[in-house]
Amino acid sequence: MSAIKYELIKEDKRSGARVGKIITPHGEIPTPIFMPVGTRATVKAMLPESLKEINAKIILGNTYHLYLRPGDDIIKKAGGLHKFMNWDRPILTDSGGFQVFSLSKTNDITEEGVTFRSHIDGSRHFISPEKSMEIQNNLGSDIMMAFDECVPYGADKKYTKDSLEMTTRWAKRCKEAHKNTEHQGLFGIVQGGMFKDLRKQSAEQLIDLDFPGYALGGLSVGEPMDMMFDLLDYTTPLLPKDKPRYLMGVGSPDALLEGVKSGIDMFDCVLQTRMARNGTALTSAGKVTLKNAKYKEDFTPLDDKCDCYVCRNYTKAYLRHLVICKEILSSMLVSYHNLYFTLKLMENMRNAIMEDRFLEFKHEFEKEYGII
Ligand SMILES: Nc1nc2cc3nc(NCCc4ccc(C(=O)O)cc4)[nH]c3cc2c(=O)[nH]1
Ligand SMILES: [Zn+2]
Repeated sequence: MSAIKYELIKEDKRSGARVGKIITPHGEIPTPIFMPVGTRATVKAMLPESLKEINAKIILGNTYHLYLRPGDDIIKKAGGLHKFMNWDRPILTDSGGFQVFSLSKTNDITEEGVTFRSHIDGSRHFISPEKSMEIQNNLGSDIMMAFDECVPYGADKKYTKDSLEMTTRWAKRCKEAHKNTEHQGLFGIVQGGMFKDLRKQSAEQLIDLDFPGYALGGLSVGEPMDMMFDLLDYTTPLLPKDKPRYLMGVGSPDALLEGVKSGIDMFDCVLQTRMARNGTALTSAGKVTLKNAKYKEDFTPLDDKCDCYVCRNYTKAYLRHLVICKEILSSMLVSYHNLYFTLKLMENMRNAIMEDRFLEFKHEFEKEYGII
């Protein structure tokens, strides 16, 4: 019996968009949903209470980072990641594959697993599918991700095919090594690079292994946006309708709208909080770069269409002042708004789908945001 269940509630008649709900041991998640990223057991500059205030339903943690620091053994001793970080709602943990390739200095990939040097102190480590499962079991996340190879953008077809076939073999090993199946669900990750026939092969092989949910990996890795959207449109409908679909590492408002239109249910991205720390806000009228001198005496809210705590209590002039002075509060307030804005966009998309006006909502948002 799986720890994760998905209920399809409503499908849009004119696109792949859909509303559903994911039931997990730590609570229910309305979909489509955006997951704030809490890489090292914290969503940067956000209190758990603030995350609840903005209605965050599920957050991400990272196997690679938590294995290196503080160590999954310590988090297990603390009673698991929920207890350690004081977050009692669902947590999804990425499996470490992507981070090993994108963060560590050197890595050697074999059928057995990946040997790499820590980006922190250069120490040597080895992660296999089994090791990734052990770490995620120790963390106690509600949704675990299979250990995969995220193929770099531009990899040739032979490499991509060999890699996706290894990722399938690794997924099988993950499923066999996964303990605690009644409390933690395990999602497979579709690879196949920029090749539609390989995406189909990867999806079919993983569907045969029967996971409670599926992610699209190997995207948002530097490919042109329209290439990602084209691959999304092709691959998403290949996945089972009765299981959640998760697009990893995505994304910006325009990508979220396209992903939902293709039938994606779950998203995560560090963009919202990373931009906030650089003083850039997402608003209904597009991006606002607060350092710009034009905001020096602008005593209007960040976004006059936003009803969040930040937009109700502070002005662009004040936020610009905090950013210029590199005050810690600037990261807190702009992160709060950027995450609220993104979670509100997902809620507005869910409502639009329920009322059969998703495509109209998408068009209106894109016009106001300046995408079209
Ligand atoms: N296990 C696994 N995890 C993944 C995580 C990903 N994350 C991305 N993209 C993130 C792109 C990204 C990176 C940084 C910023 C920023 O700093 O703003 C924004 C987006 N693509 C990804 C692909 C995979 C994948 O195949 N397998
Ligand atoms: Zn706001």
